[in-house]
Amino acid sequence: MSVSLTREEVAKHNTEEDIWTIIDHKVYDLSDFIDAHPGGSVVLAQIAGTDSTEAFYNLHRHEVLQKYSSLCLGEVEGEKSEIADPQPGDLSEVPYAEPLWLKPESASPYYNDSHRRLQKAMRKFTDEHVTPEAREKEDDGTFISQELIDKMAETNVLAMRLGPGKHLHGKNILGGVVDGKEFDYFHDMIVGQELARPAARGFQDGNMAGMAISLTAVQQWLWDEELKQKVTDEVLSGKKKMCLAVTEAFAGSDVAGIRTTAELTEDGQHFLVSGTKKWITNGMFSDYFVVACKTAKGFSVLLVPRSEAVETKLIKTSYSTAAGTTYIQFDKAKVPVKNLLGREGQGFEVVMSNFNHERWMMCGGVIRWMRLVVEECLKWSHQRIVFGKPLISQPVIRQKIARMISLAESNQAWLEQITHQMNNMTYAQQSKLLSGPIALLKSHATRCAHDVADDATNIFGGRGLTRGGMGRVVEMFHRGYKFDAILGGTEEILADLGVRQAMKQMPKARL
Ligand code: HEM
Repeated sequence: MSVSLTREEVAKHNTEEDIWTIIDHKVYDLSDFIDAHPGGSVVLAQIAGTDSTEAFYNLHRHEVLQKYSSLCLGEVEGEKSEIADPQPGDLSEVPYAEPLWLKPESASPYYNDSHRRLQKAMRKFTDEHVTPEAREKEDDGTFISQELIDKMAETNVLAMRLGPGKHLHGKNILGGVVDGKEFDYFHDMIVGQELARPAARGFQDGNMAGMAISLTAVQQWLWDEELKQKVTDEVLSGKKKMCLAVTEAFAGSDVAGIRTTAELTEDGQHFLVSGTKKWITNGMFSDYFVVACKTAKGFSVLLVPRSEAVETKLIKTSYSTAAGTTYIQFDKAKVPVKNLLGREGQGFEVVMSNFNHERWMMCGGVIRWMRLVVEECLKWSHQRIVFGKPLISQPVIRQKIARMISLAESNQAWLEQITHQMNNMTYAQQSKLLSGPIALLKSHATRCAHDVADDATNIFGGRGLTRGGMGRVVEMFHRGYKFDAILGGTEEILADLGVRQAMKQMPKARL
């Protein structure tokens, strides 16, 4: 931006037909924009020729200026812009907006340089490629584009979603920022937390969450190596999509109550799967379904390919249909016996051990959201003027923000502690020892999210109830955190699971 203009020159453009204004020491010509302005023409005519910085930031997010940068004529002579202008990949400078380990002055026992490199690359990738599509799809409710899936496949962002493992060995991850063999659960956490930042909760699940929670089960439990490799290659290359189909209209968290059946054919070569599934994330566009069902030997899990015997219908929930939440009917879907995950009758173990990574991932997401909301509240309460003063000058607002910060920080600390345990345990040890702590963390994190959403909405007032604009993130969080509280096991079920796991380990201790 080379043009330099004086405040006197700006002041001359002060009629309805000729509107210039100054925002953050930059000059904008709004003359041709006036009819397109969502806030109407009158308000713009009122500020023609003046500095409207305060009025602007009282009503708009900074990103509005980034989007309409073409309206900017130049800078005010001798003045410099003061408002932070974040670029793709940047860390936020707002206190508590980033986890402590990302602050240059803070030390952490958990993270090394490869974590830092991955965070940087993931932030840039997300800002540039995921966020724009996430916002668009969240609003129009359509599903993720093949173009974005391909980009995530090429860079191995898709593969990272499964967590550490052989599927990452030898892979070029985001241009080589981390060696697949070094990839651990902190890398995994970073990927998940960065992908939550676009603040589009429906799209966040629409962005291959189904794959992230089902291909993990295939990795661990599908015995047929050839089939496992084929499915893994198809899905991680983005050619095929998959989802986890456990819950039913008949049974939610009560997994044992499911009614979908799988009957062996007379020749013993196939199962015929019949029944329904409900609230299945990504089901609409999935080619494979990891299905919990009942066989003659009990609760079992099968990998069911899409066929004419599989019917999928979109369910509208309170977040965007971009998540592809689905009602599924299987009508004698024919599945080879080699598609069994684990042994027949071992389904409970398959589902329960697979839940650990899913729940832990959800904790990472919702905790990152809390932090985003803290950032929104800190920014808003500094820029919003009420009773002639910034909102932050009200002690009651500072009390709310103090609590929100504490909840975000304490949850992140617990998450990191559990993640460290995961790094030092086998899959089997995690299943045995961490299902309780992970369940308790998820239950606790979403209870805290409830408090954060509640306080943030009160801070934002009407804007906290309005989609888009200033309250965009807070409104979405208030509407969206419940998905974390329900999906993958409700708060109550998980709290109970956590205590029951502890009961199993109780010694014969007496007071
Ligand atoms: C570069 C200059 C401006 C641009 C590009 C712009 C753009 C927008 C946009 C996109 C919205 C929709 C809400 C949102 O997405 O945030 C909006 C709303 C609005 N704008 Fe502007 N605007 C500008 C300047 C101003 C100024 C200087 C004023 C008044 C002093 C103003 C008053 C309003 C009002 C009252 C609304 C409705 C806010 C609400 O519903 O809460 N705008 N503007």
